[in-house]
Amino acid sequence: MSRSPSLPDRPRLDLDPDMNEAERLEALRKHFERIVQVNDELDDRLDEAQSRRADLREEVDELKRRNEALKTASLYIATVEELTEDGAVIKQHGNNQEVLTDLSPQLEDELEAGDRVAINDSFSVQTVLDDETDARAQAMEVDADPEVTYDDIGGIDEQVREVREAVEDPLINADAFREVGITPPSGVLLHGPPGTGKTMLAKAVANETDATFIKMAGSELVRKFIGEGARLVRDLFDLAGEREPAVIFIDEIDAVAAKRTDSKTSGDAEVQRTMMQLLSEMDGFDDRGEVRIIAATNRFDMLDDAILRPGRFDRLIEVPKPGPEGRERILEIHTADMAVADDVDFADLAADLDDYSGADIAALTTEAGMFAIRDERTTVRRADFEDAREKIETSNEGPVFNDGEFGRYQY
Ligand SMILES: Nc1ncnc2c1ncn2[C@@H]1O[C@H](COP(=O)(O)OP(=O)(O)OP(=O)(O)O)[C@@H](O)[C@H]1O
Repeated sequence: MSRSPSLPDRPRLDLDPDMNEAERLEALRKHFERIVQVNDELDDRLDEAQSRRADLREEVDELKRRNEALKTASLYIATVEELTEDGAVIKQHGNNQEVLTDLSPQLEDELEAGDRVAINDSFSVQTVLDDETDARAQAMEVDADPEVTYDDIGGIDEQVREVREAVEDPLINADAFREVGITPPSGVLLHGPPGTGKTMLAKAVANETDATFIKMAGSELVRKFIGEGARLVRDLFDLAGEREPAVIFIDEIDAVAAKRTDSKTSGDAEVQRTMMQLLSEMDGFDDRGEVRIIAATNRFDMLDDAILRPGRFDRLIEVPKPGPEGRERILEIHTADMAVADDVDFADLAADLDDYSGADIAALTTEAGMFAIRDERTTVRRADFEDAREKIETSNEGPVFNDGEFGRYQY
């Protein structure tokens, strides 16, 4: 960047005591002219600096945008095969494509053959990944002791009963099932709109059976771990085996088990491989001991039939939005620790919450509490719930999820 020329000097006024009036006046006039001139010059410089500053600010914004785009763009995973004079030979996971890529001097020092790296669309190495166990930890949420209980779940008693029968009984009474000679359902698929308590149900079963809860999100598998999906599915089942009794919860299973499409893009092939791995793990499941699998989806209509065959997810449980009584129960659950004024009638309130899911009701109670706090009260009144309702219903998120970003659900 070129340095700006130095600023003009401050004009000096030289008045000689021997000067007569006219000369003094002339000197003052000249001095005044010079000051105006310097002032104009400074004005110009200021304009110049301001315009330069605006340019720089634009440049910074642009760089920030590019940085964000880089950070959020999907990266592919590859292994460094060999380091040569001309760069690194890397092999992309998933399609085993080998490429030679240039390295920055810093990466050159850092990389070793065998390292796992994240590469972008142009095969340029972006980061060196930690070793595999970390990828495993990132992809899965493992909770040895989840806290949710059946009592925390409202409005879906029938679904709780079905899940207990299909998942809890076989875990607790594994011997009885063996003796009678029946095979419990392999996998349970919970389907229904978002925020109805599917994840809670899976956590509650794990809690109630003292099982480790291991969650993997289907969408993350295909979005964040491109090239790793199949291996992570294998890891998921291995980990569950090590930690049994365990409940595996695969959220958003539609992301890896959607109906086959005709397109042959590598992304689809990768998703297919992940699903095949899942199917094969489920097929070999009989020997796995005390591990049960629960999957969840909001997009039941999109699922590939292969996943629903006997021996796979063969117990389907629909988890709908709660009816008025269910909503009343969920309101009670979520206000259990709140000081609620006598003018709040939950049955009345619930009757007005048509189409609210459990998650919407949880949000409503929090919002009502916030209104009380804003008003410097510790007791939540009916008016707070009404204000909360109005706020939620006028915000974009609204309680109506059925027209979400993927179009209409079938529920
Ligand atoms: N039936 C319910 N009873 C009580 N609280 C509920 C219920 N359903 C949802 N909630 C509240 O909403 C939150 C989110 O619910 P959860 O994650 O179980 O929904 P989900 O059906 O798994 O949603 P998604 O399909 O979006 O993953 C819960 O932590 C809880 O606070």
